[in-house]
Amino acid sequence: MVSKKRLHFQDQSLSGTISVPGDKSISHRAVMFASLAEGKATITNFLAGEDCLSTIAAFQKMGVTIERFDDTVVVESNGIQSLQEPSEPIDLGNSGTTARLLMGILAGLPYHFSLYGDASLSKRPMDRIIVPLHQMGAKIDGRDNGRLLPISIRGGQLQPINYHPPVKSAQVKSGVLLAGLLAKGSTSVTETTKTRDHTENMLQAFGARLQTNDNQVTIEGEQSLKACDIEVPGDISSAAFFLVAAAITPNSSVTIQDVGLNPTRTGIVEVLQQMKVDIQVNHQRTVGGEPIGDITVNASSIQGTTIDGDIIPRIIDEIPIIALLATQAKGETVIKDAEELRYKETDRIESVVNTLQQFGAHIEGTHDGMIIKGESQLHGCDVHSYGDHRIGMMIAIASLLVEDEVILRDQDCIAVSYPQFFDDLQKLLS
Ligand SMILES: O=C(O)C1=C[C@@H](OP(=O)(O)O)[C@@H](O)[C@H](O)C1
Ligand SMILES: C=C(OP(=O)(O)O)C(=O)O
Repeated sequence: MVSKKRLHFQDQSLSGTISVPGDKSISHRAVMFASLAEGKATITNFLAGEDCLSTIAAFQKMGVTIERFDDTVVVESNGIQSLQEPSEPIDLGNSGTTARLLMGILAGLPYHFSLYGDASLSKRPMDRIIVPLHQMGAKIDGRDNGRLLPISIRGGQLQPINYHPPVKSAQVKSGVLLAGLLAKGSTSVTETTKTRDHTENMLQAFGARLQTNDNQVTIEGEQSLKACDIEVPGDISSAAFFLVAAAITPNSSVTIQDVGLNPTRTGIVEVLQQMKVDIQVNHQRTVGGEPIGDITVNASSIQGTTIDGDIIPRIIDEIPIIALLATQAKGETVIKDAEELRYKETDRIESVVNTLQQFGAHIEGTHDGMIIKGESQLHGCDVHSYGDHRIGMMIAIASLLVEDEVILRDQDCIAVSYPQFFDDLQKLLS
């Protein structure tokens, strides 16, 4: 049965300081790279969300010893060559990141793998990673002419490529670089717009030789990785929900501590500044090779804006909550160049627009984004997350602005990236 939550906040404001769970992108990569490395790696502040648990389960099926104690994960491996052929299909759950990065690794291993995911992941395009892997010589096939899960891989020796991805995707870049790590020779990926660079940073921490030059990354093949410990920073994509909540809820002031501030991820801070939100970033420092800091947002008078171009990959997961922010801004907000939203857990142009319209917002979808006219008084409604964690959390934050009750159906999916979301929201309510 689909879960259901009644949300009724009645003029409550938000105040206080919290830490959000570990970064999802970094948690996935830490488990993957530690599984490919020789030795024992301890990962702290790991995100125990369902997506990252799918990554752990995949490597356990290949014989890697992985133990988890709350948000600490210990991975022990004898390196890439010690991975074994799994005796069962690998379940990727809801996780696009697990799917695209793992395919890059499996394509270079001399075994057979079959991969499947949930209903949402089974609709998401996998050709974006299969096309370059085919060019490297991988044998991969799947449903719908090899475009969709379930997919089967007959891995083997790969040849290097120089790849120019047609989509702006860190998952594609990372999948090709990981295949490149197993190939003979050097592989490069050249992007038109730089996407999140956690793969490049963390592979170097695991001892890999890799060169980066503007938007091009080159990796040497047939390298071995050495285990290292990873401390995962707080996830700025999770923090974004509370940053926006504080900006739109009268009399609020919220600080999120120890948030990852990698420049390929901080587009949300720039958008909040552009929309005249009262925001400060303090106590900036570096932990485990990634910049972190504390972000404070106070309730603000918000201005509409235009969001387009190179910033889009740096805010791609934050666009649902930015759309809600725009409903409370003076004037119009236009979001463009974001067609990639159509290929997420849901078509996030459609799901954001439909949901916010049910709250009474003035929002319309376009082929590559949305147009939002503020400032709207939102009202109660009975809405569905569509099984998309970011839509579920956007609905919960929108409910803070509603006098009457909101019914959120299928809120369980929030555990994909933020299992303790409602506990943290409760801590901030006064
Ligand atoms: O590499 C990653 O960890 C991710 C990249 C992004 O996806 P795309 O590469 O499809 O843009 C993002 O939406 C996803 O949540 C995580
Ligand atoms: C798109 C997302 O994740 P993934 O692609 O890993 O499913 C997300 O977390 O918003």
